[in-house]
Amino acid sequence: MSGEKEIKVGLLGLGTVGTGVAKLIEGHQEDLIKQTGNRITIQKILVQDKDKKREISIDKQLVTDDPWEVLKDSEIDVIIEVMGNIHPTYEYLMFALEKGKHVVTANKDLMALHGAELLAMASEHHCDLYYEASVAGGIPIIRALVEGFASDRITKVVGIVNGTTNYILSKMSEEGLPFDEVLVKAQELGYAEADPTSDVEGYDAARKMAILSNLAFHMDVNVHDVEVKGITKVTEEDIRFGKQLGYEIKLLGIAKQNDNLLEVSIQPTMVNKHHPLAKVSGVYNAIYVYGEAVGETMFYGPGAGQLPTATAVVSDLVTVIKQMNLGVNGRGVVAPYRPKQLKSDDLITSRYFIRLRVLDQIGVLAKITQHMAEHMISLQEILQLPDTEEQKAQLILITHETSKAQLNKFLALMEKLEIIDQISSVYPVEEGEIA
Ligand SMILES: NC(=O)C1=CN([C@@H]2O[C@H](COP(=O)(O)OP(=O)(O)OC[C@H]3O[C@@H](n4cnc5c(N)ncnc54)[C@H](OP(=O)(O)O)[C@@H]3O)[C@@H](O)[C@H]2O)C=CC1
Ligand SMILES: N[C@@H](CC=O)C(=O)O
Repeated sequence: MSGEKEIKVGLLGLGTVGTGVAKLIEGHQEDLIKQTGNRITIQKILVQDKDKKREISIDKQLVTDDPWEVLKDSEIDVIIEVMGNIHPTYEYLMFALEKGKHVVTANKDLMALHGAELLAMASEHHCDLYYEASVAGGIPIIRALVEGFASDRITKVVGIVNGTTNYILSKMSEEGLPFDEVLVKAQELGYAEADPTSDVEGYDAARKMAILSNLAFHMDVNVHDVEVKGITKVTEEDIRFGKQLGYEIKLLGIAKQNDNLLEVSIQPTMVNKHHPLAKVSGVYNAIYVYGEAVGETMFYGPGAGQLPTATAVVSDLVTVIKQMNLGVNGRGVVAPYRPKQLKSDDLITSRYFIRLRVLDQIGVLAKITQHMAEHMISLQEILQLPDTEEQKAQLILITHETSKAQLNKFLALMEKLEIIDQISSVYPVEEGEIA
C-alpha cells in the first residue's frame, strides 16, 4: 500500500523495551500498515545518554536527550513511554496528554501510583492511554479484563506476575543455583527492573496486582492496599522441604473479592505441584481469572523481556491508531465504580505451611498441636526431620484453612515458647481448585 497517512510516534526510552518497540515497528511495518491503513514512523527518541552504544542502528538525528524536543513536537501523534520511573515521567505524560497526544506506556510503577490522574487527564483531552505491557509482559491480560470479561463479575485473580522472581525461584528449585547468581542472569537477560529490589522484594508484582485488581473489581485499588512479601527470605531448605511435601514455591499474587470485601497480596506461596501454576517456569507468567459466569480461565506467556513486552506496547499502538481513524479516542475508560473495602485479618483465610525449629524432646509435638487446637487451627499434615544442630528438629506443619488473625495469634504464642528455637518460615498454601 502506498500513500497511506503517516502516524508519527515519539519514543521515550531506548533500553530493553524501547529497542524491541523500534524493532517491531520496523520489522512488522507492512503488517501494521495492513491492519491500520497507516505507516508508523518513529519521529524522535528520548534517551539519557546520546552517545551510548545501541543494540540497533538508529538514525542519530532522531535521538535526543531533551524531552521537550519530543513532547513539544506538534507532528507527533502518539507518545510511547518505555523509560520507566515515576518522575519526571509522570510530568512528561501529563504534559503530552494535555497537548492532545495519545500515550502508550509499559510503566506499572506509574500506573499503579498515578493511573487515575493520568486516565482522567487522557479522558478530559479525548486521548487514549493504554498500558497493556505494564502487567505480565506479553500476556494480553488487561485487554482480557477490560474487554473479554466486561460482561462478567470477577471474583478472584491469582497468578505469577513477575518474570524475574519466577526465573530466580525456578532456577533455585530446578538447578539448585544460588539466589545471587540467578539474579545477575535475570538482569543480563533484561528481565529485571533497573533497580532489581522492586522485583525481589515484591513491589513490582504488588503494583501489577493493584492494576489488575482495579480493572477486575472496578475498585480504586492502589499499591498501598496490597500486602507485600518478596522472595529474599526464601531459603534452599524451604524449597527442599516444600518439595518433600509436594509443593513448589512461587511468588503468587492473590486478589479476592467476596461481598465487595477485598484482599490483595503478593507473597511466596507453597503451590501444590499438580497445580498448573507450579509448572510455570523461568520468565513465564500465568494468571487465573475466576468469573461468576465464565468460571475459571488461565492466561500464560512470557512476563518480561524485550520482544514479548514490545509486542504488548505495539499492539496498544495499533489500537490507538485504529481509534484515531474512527475518531473515538479517549472513550474507553471506565473509572472505578464500586466502593473499596479491604477485608480484616479474620476474613482472610488460607492454608499455611509453617516451618519451625524445635527442641527434639518428648511432648513437643503434643504441646504444639494442643496450642493449634486452642487457636482453632486444624492440622492437615506434619513432617518432622532431623536438624543440622544436635537435639533440635525441623517441624513442618501444614494447616487446614484458617484465618490470618488466628494464625498470627498462634505464631505470637509460638515465639514465646521455650520448646520453639525458631519460626523459620510461614507461607500460604495454594492447592488450587483444579489440583
Ligand atoms: N524489561 C522488561 O522486561 C519490562 C519492562 N517494563 C517496563 O518498561 C519500562 C522500560 O523498561 P526497560 O526497557 O527494561 O528499561 P531500561 O532501563 O532498559 O531502559 C530505559 C530507557 O529509558 C531511558 N531513560 C531513562 N530515564 C530517562 C530520563 N530521565 N530521561 C531520558 N531518558 C531516560 C534510558 O536512556 P539510556 O539508554 O540513555 O540510559 C533507556 O534508554 C519500565 O517502566 C519497565 O518497568 C514492563 C514490562 C517488561
Ligand atoms: N521486571 C519485570 C519486568 C516486567 O514487568 C518482571 O520481571 O516481571
